[in-house]
Amino acid sequence: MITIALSKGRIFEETMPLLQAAGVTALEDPESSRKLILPTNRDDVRLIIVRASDVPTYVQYGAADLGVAGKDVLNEHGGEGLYQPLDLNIAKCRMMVAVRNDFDYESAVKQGARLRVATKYVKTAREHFASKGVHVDLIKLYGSMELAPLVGLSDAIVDLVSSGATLKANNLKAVEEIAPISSRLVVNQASLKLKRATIQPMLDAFAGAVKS
Ligand SMILES: Nc1ncnc2c1ncn2[C@@H]1O[C@H](COP(=O)(O)OP(=O)(O)OP(=O)(O)O)[C@@H](O)[C@H]1O
Ligand SMILES: O=P(O)(O)OC[C@H]1O[C@H](OP(=O)(O)OP(=O)(O)O)[C@H](O)[C@@H]1O
Repeated sequence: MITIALSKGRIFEETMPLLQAAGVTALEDPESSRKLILPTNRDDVRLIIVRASDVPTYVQYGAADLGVAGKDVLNEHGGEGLYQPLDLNIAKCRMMVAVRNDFDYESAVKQGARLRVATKYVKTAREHFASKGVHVDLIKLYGSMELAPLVGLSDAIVDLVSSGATLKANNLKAVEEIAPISSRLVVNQASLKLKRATIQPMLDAFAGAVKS
């Protein structure tokens, strides 16, 4: 049995065409089903539905053989025990620093003042500001980061930006790009060795179906 960990929403939707290329079709839709283990058309393949940030953990411990996770999530996890053979080029966005429209980020950084930064991506933010030599106080949040500068919780946020609509709607502006983000296929290292005969053809089919 091959177990594939996916999160609901954009990752599930954008992974489906790639799975189809590997001959795997989900028999139920996670948006309408309450099941967390979804059967597929293949007796030897099942899907498990987990939080996006939990995908690397399931694969690391071998509870799933394969998974799809954003580079944002993989950087926070650290990637331990994971083989990352393929950038799937899906769920594309950018990790950015953003501030209120009326906040002068350049001068704040130049003055060397400590910057209060709210984010779900604490490790990414810490690494980014350390590499720039900017002192920061990091405030861990689990969502709705855009609110933090509006109510005085932080000076800046580190968050994902795609269309920019969420920043615009909240009178924020992006001031720095930290990294381009897309999702990767992750594979448990032991699974790859023990189940290579089944997994390798799936990896090849995924690779052939990835759009540049
Ligand atoms: N606006 C976006 N446009 C494109 N890709 C995005 C966007 N937001 C997030 N992503 C990517 O999609 C992945 C999954 O995002 P999703 O919104 O489904 O989960 P989440 O709510 O961030 O995670 P969790 O449920 O663990 O808190 C993210 O890890 C990121 O790589
Ligand atoms: O630049 P935009 O296109 O506005 O996208 C950016 C938003 O998308 C992500 O949130 P979330 O996963 O909640 O987005 P969703 O509402 O699309 O699910 C991210 O945390 C931003 O809030």
